[in-house]
Amino acid sequence: MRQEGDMGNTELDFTIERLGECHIPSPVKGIRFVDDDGRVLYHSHLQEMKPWLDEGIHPPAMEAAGPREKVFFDPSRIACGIVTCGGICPGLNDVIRSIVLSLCHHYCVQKIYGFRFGYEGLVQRYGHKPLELTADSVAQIHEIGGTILGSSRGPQEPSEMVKTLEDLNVGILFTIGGDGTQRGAQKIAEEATRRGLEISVIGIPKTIDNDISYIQATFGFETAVAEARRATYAAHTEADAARNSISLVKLMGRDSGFIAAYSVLVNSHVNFCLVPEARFTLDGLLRALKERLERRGHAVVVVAEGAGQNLMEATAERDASGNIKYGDIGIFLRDAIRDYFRKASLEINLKYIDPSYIIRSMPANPHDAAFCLLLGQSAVHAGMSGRTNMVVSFWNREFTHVPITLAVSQRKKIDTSSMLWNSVLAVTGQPDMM
Ligand SMILES: Nc1ncnc2c1ncn2[C@@H]1O[C@H](COP(=O)(O)OP(=O)(O)OP(=O)(O)O)[C@@H](O)[C@H]1O
Ligand SMILES: O=P(O)(O)OC[C@H]1O[C@](O)(CO)[C@@H](O)[C@@H]1O
Ligand SMILES: [Mg+2]
Repeated sequence: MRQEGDMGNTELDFTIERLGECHIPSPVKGIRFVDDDGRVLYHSHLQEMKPWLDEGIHPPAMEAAGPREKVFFDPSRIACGIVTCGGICPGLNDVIRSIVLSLCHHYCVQKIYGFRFGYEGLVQRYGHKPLELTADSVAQIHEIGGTILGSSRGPQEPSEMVKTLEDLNVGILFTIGGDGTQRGAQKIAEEATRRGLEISVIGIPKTIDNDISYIQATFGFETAVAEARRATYAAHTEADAARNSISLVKLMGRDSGFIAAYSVLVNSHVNFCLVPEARFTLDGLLRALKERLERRGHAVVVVAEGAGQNLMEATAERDASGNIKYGDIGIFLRDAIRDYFRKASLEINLKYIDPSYIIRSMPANPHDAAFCLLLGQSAVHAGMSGRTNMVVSFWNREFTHVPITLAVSQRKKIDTSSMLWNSVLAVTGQPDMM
């Protein structure tokens, strides 16, 4: 059985780059250290591992995260830096807080810089002075949404960023962000290596869309689904209260419809789930909606922002980071549904709900908060042990290390032949709308 996010690769190289040997005894106390040989299996089913087992070789496995007995950096001699880039996401402040607390309490690092407004904060000519983060200054930040550091999109020169790190004696840079951020992190790591600098770059994958490969779930995703549930609940309540009513909810998900799909599984209120991974025609959707109204009198539609892009005229617009700006499928469908029923002389009650930024700006829920704390600590242990050019991941119920190259190699998407998508179809009862 294939897992969600399993790209079916057979040659997975999870080797993690290291700055050098670790000779310094770790100051972390009262903990069981993780062995450098510790591995977490990539596959979870025996059948998937068979080709390797038959050959008598180890099946693909990720390096286990956690504190090492010997570390690479002398914590008293380095500063550390944290940067957040891209769109905001529940839990960013929790991760910042966890990194700072772990650096302070586990390792007694004295200087921690919080770079302002994404990668701009690493380029001196912008004049964004870094914040000096302490255990006290981050004590309560997990209670608020967004990022206390600020974020941005847009390219910056790796050489300028590395110069700032060098000037500030930063030994470890923590990059909290999505695929773009981690591609940027990779360039920073490569530039540091090119200059012969001992700078470790550790990414903490942030994507509310849950679309990064080799990480089972990203932080903030669970909060997003919990918040999306409020919207689908409202949509259903509204739809149920009037005759011939349709509620349409637009959720985030630029290229991957995980938030939309999971919001369907949370309750059985949704009758149509439209995601980028499953194509549909406008005609097919409208006819199915009409049929549903005739049969049940109301319908709830959830659409991920990247769905149905082929139905609209493509815009050539891109954001500062070069991401294509998609057409607004929510507004497009709202108008198309209204027109269709008007032309058919059928009176409908249409409610449109777009909670996207409300969801994204929420603080993390308790599960995400704990997840962020553990991710942050794993990132710190990885950095102190001199690993670099990697992201921390959660895989097969364990925290792991993944090379950035793999994490950004392809976007994780819903596999429409998977049990997840099959369950969505079963819950909604939606017909094939092609
Ligand atoms: N290929 C790349 N090389 C170097 N830097 C990049 C690259 N792609 C993106 N970046 C930089 O990383 C930062 C964040 O990128 P982007 O705006 O795409 O967000 P992201 O990290 O993908 O998060 P999200 O898309 O989930 O909001 C930006 O400053 C952007 O310029
Ligand atoms: O409006 P912004 O800030 O560009 O961000 C929107 C994008 O960010 C994301 O939430 C990813 O972070 C996408 O789902 C969405 O397309
Ligand atoms: Mg991105």
